[in-house]
Amino acid sequence: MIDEEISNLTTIDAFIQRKQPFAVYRIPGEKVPRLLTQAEGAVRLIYDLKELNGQRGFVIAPFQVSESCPVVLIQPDQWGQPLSVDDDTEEDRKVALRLQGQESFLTSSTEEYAACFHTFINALRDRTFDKLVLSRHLTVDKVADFSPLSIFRAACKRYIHSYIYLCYTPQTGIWLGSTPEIILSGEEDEWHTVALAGTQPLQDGRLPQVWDEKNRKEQDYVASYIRRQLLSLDIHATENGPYPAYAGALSHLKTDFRFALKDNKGLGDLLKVLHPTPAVCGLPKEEAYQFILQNEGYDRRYYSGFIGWLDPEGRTDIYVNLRCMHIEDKQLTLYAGGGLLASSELNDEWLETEKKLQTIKRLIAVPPLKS
Ligand SMILES: C=C(O[C@@H]1C=C(C(=O)O)C=C[C@H]1O)C(=O)O
Repeated sequence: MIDEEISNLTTIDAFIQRKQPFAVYRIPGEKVPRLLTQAEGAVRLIYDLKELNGQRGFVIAPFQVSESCPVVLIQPDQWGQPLSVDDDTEEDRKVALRLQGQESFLTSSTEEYAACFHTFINALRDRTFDKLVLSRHLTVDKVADFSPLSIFRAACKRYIHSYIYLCYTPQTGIWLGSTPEIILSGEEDEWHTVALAGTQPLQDGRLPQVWDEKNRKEQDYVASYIRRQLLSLDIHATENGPYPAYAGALSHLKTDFRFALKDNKGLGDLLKVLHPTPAVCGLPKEEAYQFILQNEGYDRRYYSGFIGWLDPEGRTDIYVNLRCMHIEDKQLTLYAGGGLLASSELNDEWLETEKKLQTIKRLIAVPPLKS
């Protein structure tokens, strides 16, 4: 078993060294991750989400499509052996030991965040917007023998309710994430999307049952938006929620939307009307989108885009790319954001992004052993 898993580790590293696109992902509720790779030809680059209509592959879409951040579609020609995530391998233990005590987070600028917060909150208080999502990024030193697959395996074990992925293409670089938010999943005539927003920590490991007005309003904006966008495509969904749902050590309010589609060849059109939802952008949508691009002060790249397997003739499982990191040669970049309303407070919102960043931080920085 150990030999097999170490050879999987070697395979993943070899894909990256050979610049061979791959994705490994674990759907919530499933035990075994799936591995896919494209050995032949280049990945497909897409500049308009509509071009996803009729396509099949592993899609990695940015928050904003541009020349430097296209939508990338891996069209696999090989499917890997299932990767077990049950047991700690010798390799995992070695990696954990090497990471002990590594807590050198480089940038975590409260000042930059505070300046953006004030710009955003002014635009909310003068009612230009009902909701705006403000996010930030954090750069962390990478240890020389950091193993993305070990982090992936640790995420699978820890976050059973989330979608876990690790992927690489030459255009996107390496990304890894653990996200609770479906943007589109389903097959045949059963499709599903969610309105997920509002955040609280779990209480003694349990879902909080009391949610304040700000959290409920924040989530309701997302639910109303999704309802509207689906109706614009003449999609009449049945709804369930809002109810508290698990997301690692956090909980969010969630409403499920389930629906049938007249034609599954139009999944690109559907993704185009949904993305970006007010869970990651704001309202009114177009104005909020432009405001974020102009005022957030950094490029989100693939954070708060979407990611996953798209197949109009089989099963589709696509998630919003949250609680994620971009893995580069020397550094890791982590991302997190939160929805602001006119009533938001700077300190609460900062702490919320800290808690969301912990989802990935706790996988990469093992606390030092007590001596
Ligand atoms: C924007 C993020 O998360 C989103 C924002 C939430 C909120 O504002 O409460 C909750 C869940 C997600 O829809 C993130 O994790 O970075």
